[in-house]
Amino acid sequence: MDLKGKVAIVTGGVSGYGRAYCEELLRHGCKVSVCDIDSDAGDEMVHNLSKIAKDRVIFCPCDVTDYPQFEEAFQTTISKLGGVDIVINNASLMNDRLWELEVDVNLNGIIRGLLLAYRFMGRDRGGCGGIVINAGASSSAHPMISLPVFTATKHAVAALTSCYGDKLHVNLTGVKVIAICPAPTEAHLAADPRKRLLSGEYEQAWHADISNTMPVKCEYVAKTLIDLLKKAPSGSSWLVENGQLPKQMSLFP
Ligand SMILES: NC(=O)c1ccc[n+]([C@@H]2O[C@H](COP(=O)([O-])OP(=O)(O)OC[C@H]3O[C@@H](n4cnc5c(N)ncnc54)[C@H](O)[C@@H]3O)[C@@H](O)[C@H]2O)c1
Ligand SMILES: CCCCC[C@H](O)/C=C/[C@H]1C=CC(=O)[C@@H]1CCCCCCC(=O)O
Repeated sequence: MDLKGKVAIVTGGVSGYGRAYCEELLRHGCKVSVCDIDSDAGDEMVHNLSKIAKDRVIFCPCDVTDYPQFEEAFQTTISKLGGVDIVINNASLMNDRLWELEVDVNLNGIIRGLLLAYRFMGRDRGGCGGIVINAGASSSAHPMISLPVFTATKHAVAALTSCYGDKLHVNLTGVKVIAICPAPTEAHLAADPRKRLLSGEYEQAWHADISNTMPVKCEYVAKTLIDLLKKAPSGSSWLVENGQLPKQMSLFP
C-alpha cells in the first residue's frame, strides 16, 4: 500500500504507541485523525503537529465504548480529511480491577472499530476497502498469569484478527485485518502494578510475568507498523520486540 495521501484513524492516539503511530503515519504522508477520550491532550497534540503537518491532522473526541461517538469520529474524519483507508484500533486499558470496562475497551472497542471500518470502507457497502490494524500485545499469545482478564482480551484480539482477516471476509469487503503485538515499553515495566491487579496476592506473579522481558521503544514499534501496513498478509498477528524483525505469532497450532 502506498501510504501517501491515505487517511488513518488512530484510536487511543494521544499517548504511548498511539501517539508514535500518528507521528510515523504523518511522516509517511498520511492524513491522520487522532481519536481519544482525552480531548485536552488531543487538542494540544494536534495543535503542535499541525505546525508541521498543516491540514493533515485532526482530533476527534472518541470513546471506543460509545458506538454513536465512535461513529461520529468516522463521519467527522471523512468530512474533514476526505475518506478513511486505515483504522488503527489501538485504545486499550490494563486494569483487571476494572475488568468489565477493560473488556469493553480492549475487545468490544475493537469489534466496534472493525464494524465501523466495514461500514465506511467495505466494498460491499460502497467503500474502497482498506486496512485495519488491531492492537494486541505479547500476551496475545503468552499468558500473563497476574492479569487473566487482560490476557483474555488480548488473546481475543488475535483470534478476531485471524477470523476477520480470512479471505472469506477480505473478498467480500476489501478490508485486510492485521494485529500488532508489541512487547512492553520501559515505562510499562517500571509501573506500579498494585492498583491494576485483582488481588494483592498476584503481585509476585506480575514480577514473574515481566521478568526476562526486554523493553521496546515506541518509535521502533511505529516503524514496524508501517512495514506491516505495506506487507503483512491479512489475518496475521505480529510480535514486535526491540531491534528484532517482527515475528508472526502462531495462534492455533
Ligand atoms: N505500553 C506497553 O508496554 C504495551 C505493550 C504491549 C501492547 N501494548 C498495546 O498497545 C496499545 C497502546 O498502549 P499504550 O501503552 O501506548 O497505551 P497508553 O496508556 O499510553 O495510551 C492509551 C490511550 O488510549 C486512550 N484511551 C483509553 N481508553 C479509551 C477509550 N475508551 N476510548 C478511546 N481512547 C481511550 C487513553 O486516553 C490513552 O491516550 C494498547 O492496545 C496496548 O495494549 C502496550
Ligand atoms: C500493571 C502495571 C501497570 C502498567 C501501566 C502502564 O504503563 C499501562 C499501559 C497500558 C495501557 C493500556 C494497555 O493495554 C497498556 C499495557 C499493555 C502492556 C502489555 C504488557 C504485557 C504484554 O506484552 O502482553
